[in-house]
Amino acid sequence: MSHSLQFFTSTRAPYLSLKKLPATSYTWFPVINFPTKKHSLKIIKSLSSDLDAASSQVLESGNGQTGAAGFLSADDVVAVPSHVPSDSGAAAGIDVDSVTEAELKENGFRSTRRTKLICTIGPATCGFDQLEALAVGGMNVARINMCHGTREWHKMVIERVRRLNEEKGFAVAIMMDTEGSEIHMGDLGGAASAKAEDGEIWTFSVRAFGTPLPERTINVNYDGFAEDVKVGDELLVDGGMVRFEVIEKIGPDVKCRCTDPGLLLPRANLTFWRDGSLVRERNAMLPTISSKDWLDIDFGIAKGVDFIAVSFVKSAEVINHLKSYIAARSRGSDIAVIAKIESIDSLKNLEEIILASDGAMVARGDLGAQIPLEQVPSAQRRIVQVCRQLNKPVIVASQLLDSMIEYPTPTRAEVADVSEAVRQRADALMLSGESAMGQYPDKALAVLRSVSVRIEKWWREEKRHEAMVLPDVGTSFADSISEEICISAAKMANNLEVDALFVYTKTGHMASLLSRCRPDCPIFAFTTTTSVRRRLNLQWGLIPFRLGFSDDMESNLNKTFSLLKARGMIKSGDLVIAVSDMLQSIQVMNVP
Ligand SMILES: Nc1ncnc2c1ncn2[C@@H]1O[C@H](COP(=O)(O)OP(=O)(O)O)[C@@H](O)[C@H]1O
Ligand SMILES: C=C(OP(=O)(O)O)C(=O)O
Ligand SMILES: [K+]
Ligand SMILES: [Mg+2]
Repeated sequence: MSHSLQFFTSTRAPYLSLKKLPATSYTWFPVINFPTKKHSLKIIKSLSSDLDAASSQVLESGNGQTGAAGFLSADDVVAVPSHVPSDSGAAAGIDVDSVTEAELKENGFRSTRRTKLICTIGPATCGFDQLEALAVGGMNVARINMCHGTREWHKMVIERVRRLNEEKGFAVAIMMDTEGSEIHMGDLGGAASAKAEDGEIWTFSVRAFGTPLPERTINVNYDGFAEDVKVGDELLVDGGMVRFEVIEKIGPDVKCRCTDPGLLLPRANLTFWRDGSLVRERNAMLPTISSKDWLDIDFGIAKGVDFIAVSFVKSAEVINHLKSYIAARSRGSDIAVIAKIESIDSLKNLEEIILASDGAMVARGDLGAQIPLEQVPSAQRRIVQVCRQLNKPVIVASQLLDSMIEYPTPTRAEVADVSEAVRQRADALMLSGESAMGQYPDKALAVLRSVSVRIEKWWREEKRHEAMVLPDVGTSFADSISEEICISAAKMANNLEVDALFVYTKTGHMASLLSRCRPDCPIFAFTTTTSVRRRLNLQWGLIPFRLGFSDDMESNLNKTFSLLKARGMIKSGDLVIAVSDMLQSIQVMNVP
């Protein structure tokens, strides 16, 4: 087996980064200390033996002094596949993924990305290698949308993500997104799309047809459709991508004339409008969680997904109901419930919904079909702000880089939109079609990554953060103490310009309180279980580690310092502030 690898130096050697990320992830291993050498371009080409074998030869030579292996010379740097322990002793004690580790080593603490990235998985990204490429590219959460694909397919994706985490040390969380009781078209009888031309008459019907469908006929999934619509109503496909006017009703069939031509896609969402407002007739009475959704939720609980995102939430009640359902069924495991804000009712009841949930999503796709488009940006701003105040993670979703479904580069307007979400300091950004079925999923993810890092750096340097009043969210005195500790620790971290905040947290709560303060430095969150570690991966600025620790903070700190030092992730003299949810104190110290 022969590998062709290329390396190039970055501004902060000693660690080199791979120019083109290959399918496997790597950690970096210097043969000797590099920084004394000139930072020149260095290329190792065509290693003629297996890479695993090459790395083990280097490792066997202890500190890798000169000439460890015949084809490596003193100042070469080799990439070690991340499943090969790069420092066997220390690797046992602490779990962090190789990409984060390499990023910390290469760029230093300050430059790590704070905004988390979610990718919707679909046909373009469901292969193991494709999932791995996304994880290497910075995916923190993989989303599966239950509107699409079969149960078998979802099961396969979940298993692949779990295997990726186990084999490669990632902590990619899984978010299951329910279908909800939305009205949508059928699957077009298997066609990838259908073109509706101006003036054409199409039939929308709740009847069951065989395949192929009769010409210009669309199935609708909601039985009450023909009763709810009236002649003269406007029918919007996907929030206005294609428009029709209802001209005649014949039993279960609704005849419509196309007024805005366009491409109809399988299972596209349908809304109808009368006199300029969204019509909410019997469809408004549909349950938020349909019977199909309950089956999907049972499946999600059985598979141990990390988040369930609930579509078209109208009130806090449904969230409370789902949370108690999950608590009764998945003892021990703790699935977080995310409320998707995508309807008029969810905006009306925003505070109570968010308070009941473990997080929220600004689902701009459907939201833009329910309220006038020009109101979407202010709704986004308000949702992000309320979530931050109530200490709930918030995701900005839909059409962030829509043009990248087809093109390898985003529009300037899309970059500006992503920048604004980062500037608002949302916890996470989400890709939908860009990663599910687009042509350039890795490039789209890379754009989110680079824009996030750039905007975060800019706002930190300019110190232009909007000061936000963070109300007391604790329900007990102990909670209030934790909050005060986090607010003070974050403020101290900014004023003292510390390198990192450390938080030791069993449930993750203390880490979320620190994240809420959006401090200038990254937050190393140490937690004892892999499930909490995955869940923390949705929250702004948290670098989650799994680490066994005790109630003795001094020994925890010593253990952490030695493990992280052995991995080259921190060094003597670094200034850190540590807090924990076991001991109500703030410690400021230099790494010994
Ligand atoms: N599991 C899947 N199988 C097939 N196609 C999918 C899947 N998930 C997503 N897609 C495709 O990606 C598009 C964008 O995904 P998403 O925004 O989650 O769904 P929707 O467009 O239904 O809101 C979908 O319209 C669909 O074409
Ligand atoms: C994220 C959204 O939901 P879905 O993709 O499931 O329609 C949205 O509507 O923006
Ligand atoms: K959905
Ligand atoms: Mg939606």
